[in-house]
Amino acid sequence: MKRLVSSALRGTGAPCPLSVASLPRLFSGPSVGVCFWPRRSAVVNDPAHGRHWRTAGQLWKQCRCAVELEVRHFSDHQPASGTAHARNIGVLVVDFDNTLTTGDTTVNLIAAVIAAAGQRLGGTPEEEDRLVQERMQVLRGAAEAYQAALDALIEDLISQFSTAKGKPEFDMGTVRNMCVKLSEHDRYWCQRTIDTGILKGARREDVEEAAVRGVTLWEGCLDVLGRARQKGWGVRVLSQNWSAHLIKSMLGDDAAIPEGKADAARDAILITSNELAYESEITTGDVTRVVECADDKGQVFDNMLLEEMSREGRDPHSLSVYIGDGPGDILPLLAADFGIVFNKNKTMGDILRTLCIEIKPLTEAPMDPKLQGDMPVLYETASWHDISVFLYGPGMNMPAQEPDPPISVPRVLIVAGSDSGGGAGIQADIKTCLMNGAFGCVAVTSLTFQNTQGIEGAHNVPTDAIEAQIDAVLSDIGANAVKTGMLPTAEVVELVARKVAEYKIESLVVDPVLVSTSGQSLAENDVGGAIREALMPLATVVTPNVPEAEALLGGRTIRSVDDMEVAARELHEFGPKYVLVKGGHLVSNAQKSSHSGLEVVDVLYDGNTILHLRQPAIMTGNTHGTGCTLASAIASELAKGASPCTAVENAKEYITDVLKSSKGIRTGRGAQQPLNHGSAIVDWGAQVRKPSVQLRDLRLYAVTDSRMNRKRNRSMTEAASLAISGGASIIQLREKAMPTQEFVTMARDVLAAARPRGVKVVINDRVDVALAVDADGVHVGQEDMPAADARRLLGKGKVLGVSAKTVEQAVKAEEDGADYVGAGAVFPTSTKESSVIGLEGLRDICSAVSIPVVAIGGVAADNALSTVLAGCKGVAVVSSLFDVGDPQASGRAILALVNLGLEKG
Ligand SMILES: Cc1ncc(COP(=O)(O)OP(=O)(O)O)c(N)n1
Ligand SMILES: Cc1ncsc1CCOP(=O)(O)O
Repeated sequence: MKRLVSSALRGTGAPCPLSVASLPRLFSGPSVGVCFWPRRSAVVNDPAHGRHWRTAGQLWKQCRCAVELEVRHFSDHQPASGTAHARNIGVLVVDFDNTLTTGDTTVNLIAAVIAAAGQRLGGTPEEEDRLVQERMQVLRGAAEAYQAALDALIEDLISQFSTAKGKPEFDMGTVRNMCVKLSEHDRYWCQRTIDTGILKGARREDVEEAAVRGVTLWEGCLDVLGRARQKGWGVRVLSQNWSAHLIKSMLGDDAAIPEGKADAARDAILITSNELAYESEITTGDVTRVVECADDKGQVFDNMLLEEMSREGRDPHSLSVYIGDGPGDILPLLAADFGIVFNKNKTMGDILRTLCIEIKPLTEAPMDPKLQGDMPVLYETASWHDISVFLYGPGMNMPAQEPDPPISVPRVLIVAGSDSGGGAGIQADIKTCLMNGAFGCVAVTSLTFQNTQGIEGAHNVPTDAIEAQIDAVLSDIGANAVKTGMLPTAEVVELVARKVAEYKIESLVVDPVLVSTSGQSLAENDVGGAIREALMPLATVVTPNVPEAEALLGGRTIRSVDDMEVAARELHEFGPKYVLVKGGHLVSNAQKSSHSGLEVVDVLYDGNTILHLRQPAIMTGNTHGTGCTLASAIASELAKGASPCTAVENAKEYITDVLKSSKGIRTGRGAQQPLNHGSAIVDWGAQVRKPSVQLRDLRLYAVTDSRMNRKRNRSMTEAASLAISGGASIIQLREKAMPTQEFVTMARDVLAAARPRGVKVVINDRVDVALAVDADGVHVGQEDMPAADARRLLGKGKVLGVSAKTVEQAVKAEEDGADYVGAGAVFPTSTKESSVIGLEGLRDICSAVSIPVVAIGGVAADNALSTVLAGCKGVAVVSSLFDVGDPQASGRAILALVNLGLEKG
């Protein structure tokens, strides 16, 4: 990508012709006479009302009146409200990390690159492991050193500037000097990280995937940007992120990375950021630098303003708005007509105060920037809703006046046979689509008469009726992905291929159903050939099991993983993007008698790299429909926008969960017993476990400590919110000495803060408190309420966690109805007196139970990965979250490592 800006002058701190100082308020227009949006209190206390409000009812009426006045005021005088005074925004520029996203993507990005590099550069699984571990160690070291150096620099800058002689006042030179120092720091650390080589060895899609993992966009921000685009404003994202492609993946199709000049397009969100360098589609470890530091941001933003100034047809009264959150945004924040500081943190507050930059609530922003006076003012908010009101006026935000936006649904067209027994075929496909978040449409190819004992017969649907079904669906509803199953004749195969091409279907998953699980043929002899010739060239993923791969390759024998690899390579020659040869049949044929230690290996091949997807075999009789289920789960993921690799991984995770939780389900009398596709929501019996806690819930488990909160001057709700922002998805309130009433009140407060963010809250020891506040569950230790009693009191719908130090305790906990085990202390800890079970003890417990295990005791960023590699599904953390200065950063670092471990495991 071409570098947009030269930062030569900024780097020196020398006065620069395009600096913010020389570009003050480029877009300011004349005053229109209205100063401030009224504060509610100002209107309520207005003596002109001349009334003495005595009752709450009257006060309420007055508040309503104040709000109405405010709304009218907004509507009349908002810069962009469409009234006689309306103005346009020329450019709306937005920072990315922590401004559009709820967290920083850096750790995710690097962790994803490292994990991918492990697979691509590592060789054997051991080498891969070693490479990942080494690089994670480097990352940890670099992250800690970076943060420490930044904290020290900021502390130093603040004390230096605050002790400067004379009365403190705003001075642009001081701002520039500070930015020069911050820029030196950022440049140095950027280079240092690149020099470590940890950014080498990933593909573009690995990087893009980092975007979707763990980090989310703030609610409402895309809506604000979308509306700005509709108005024809220039919308730009200006970011120091290391991958513009990562940003683009998060913002979706409306975003574009400008290849040439930034003023090229006004109908897209243009992203100006850095990019990882690639060679033959693999990252080289270097970064193409565009916006590396605070000075670069200032320079690029100034250029954006100049480009806007020289744009033909622009409204000369249009305004510029910049939204950012950190010290790196100070120059553009000051250069814009309106600088909005989003979600201001303490450091940013300290810096702005030191620089004597006034900061006011966004609700107090005047409609005309000239009314801000001579001294710089920035506006702060922590809500994209407020920004929307600021830009578009409150009328635009009133839900009652907004039509419901259409909700786009990922759609999958399933072309397959019906299984009257409900376990496989179209019936399995539709259930799978639903459970994986997609909407399934169907074209039925055959009505099979089957049950758990086998197939009694089939009535094939005439080809023209299949065609009519496909046309009916694709001409109206459309499909993001098509999944094929039983295609009984070559004629039907060719029809489907024609339709896929005609409707330009983007993702096609071909499950080459030739024989049923019970061994009966489901297709005429020439169907294999037709699939090979007509359908495979169009396929995104083709998913043969071993007998199907043998049949597709003309009757060859596949006996080993090596044979599967050869088969995958040969099948790839027929044209699909990915071949997934499923190895389940090898395990069951070779080792039917053995019940432990077996591994199923599937082979995934994309034409370049062979991947082995390994997992322990699940010994179960309930396997009918697994092939259909896996393929339609892959199609659902592709329909949602996942890459093929991720789609396969997620689909395997789903089928694994389903296989585990379907053990023992019986419908008919035969051997072909079905799956419970909806095991996450439906529990069909004692022997079919429905985990009330999803695995995702346990990855970062925050256990609170009010002593630490007192030390850090945080309320329990504040501490819990910080932990949630750091990625905690479950919080345990652990209070050993708090009076019951206080505990109940505190628990209600935390629940009110956590529930809207999808975070579960469980109570340590106190079943009574949990019941009183309707918490999500309870955690009990070996000396607390016995687990079986706790389960009886709580009922089935609540989470029950039980502590265990030994395999026996863990197994008993599972029998007694625990949803998870908390095993520890795994490492020494000063938070609680506890014997240490070590990673060995943890590993033994993890292999002894089928419920998830979380590691507790001394867990921090430097050992979290090892606990997950020992088999646990998450880490429970006290001091690393609550006894640190920045719980968010600490939480995110730990979570990234847990995610990495879970991916590798
Ligand atoms: C997730 C988790 N695991 C273990 C414990 C320890 O609980 P317990 O044995 O009851 O000890 P105390 O917490 O009561 O000291 C836990 N709290 N959370
Ligand atoms: C509650 C508990 N149970 C076993 S160790 C422990 C304390 C864990 O605290 P930390 O995460 O600070 O080591």
